[in-house]
Amino acid sequence: MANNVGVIMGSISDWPTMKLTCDWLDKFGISYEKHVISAHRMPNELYTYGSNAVTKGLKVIVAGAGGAAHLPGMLAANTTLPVIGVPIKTRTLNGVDSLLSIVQMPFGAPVATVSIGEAGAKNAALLAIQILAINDSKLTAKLMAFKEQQRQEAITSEQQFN
Ligand SMILES: Nc1c(C(=O)O)ncn1[C@@H]1O[C@H](COP(=O)(O)O)[C@@H](O)[C@H]1O
Repeated sequence: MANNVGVIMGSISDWPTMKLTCDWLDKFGISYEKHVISAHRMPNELYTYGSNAVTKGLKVIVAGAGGAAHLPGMLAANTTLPVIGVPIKTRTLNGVDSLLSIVQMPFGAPVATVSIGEAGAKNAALLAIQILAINDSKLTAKLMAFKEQQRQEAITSEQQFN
């Protein structure tokens, strides 16, 4: 069986953030593969991965990169799959560099960009799951249960607050 999601990062140093994407895919029982493939350092491998992504059966790609983060955009350039970009938080510019590199795609190669860092990495997983759930009623039910749990936790915190 093919994996549903490809989780790609520009460097192994991105793993502490991208692990959160994988953790949330695990919580929803989504199959995924994870790879370090840098557009800058491994351009041939990146082209091959993007070009083969559809035929190998992937449905969504989540790509995290920091700084001059061209990886999500270059994947989007080489596949018709939806690509979700995760801007990794950087020490020099707090990830604003990553965010702007990923979000400002020219027309024709969109990247669905989430917020910088850990919350973005987790939301990337949820967004990938929501895309997969379009044709999967069991997954939709799991997402609804997740939202209800979130609602209950928020209500409880409000009650404890007052
Ligand atoms: N932005 C990119 C790309 C790319 O876009 O192809 N390849 C690596 N990187 C980023 O460089 C940062 C530092 O990487 P190192 O820690 O390996 O020096 C990482 O956040 C990575 O995503």
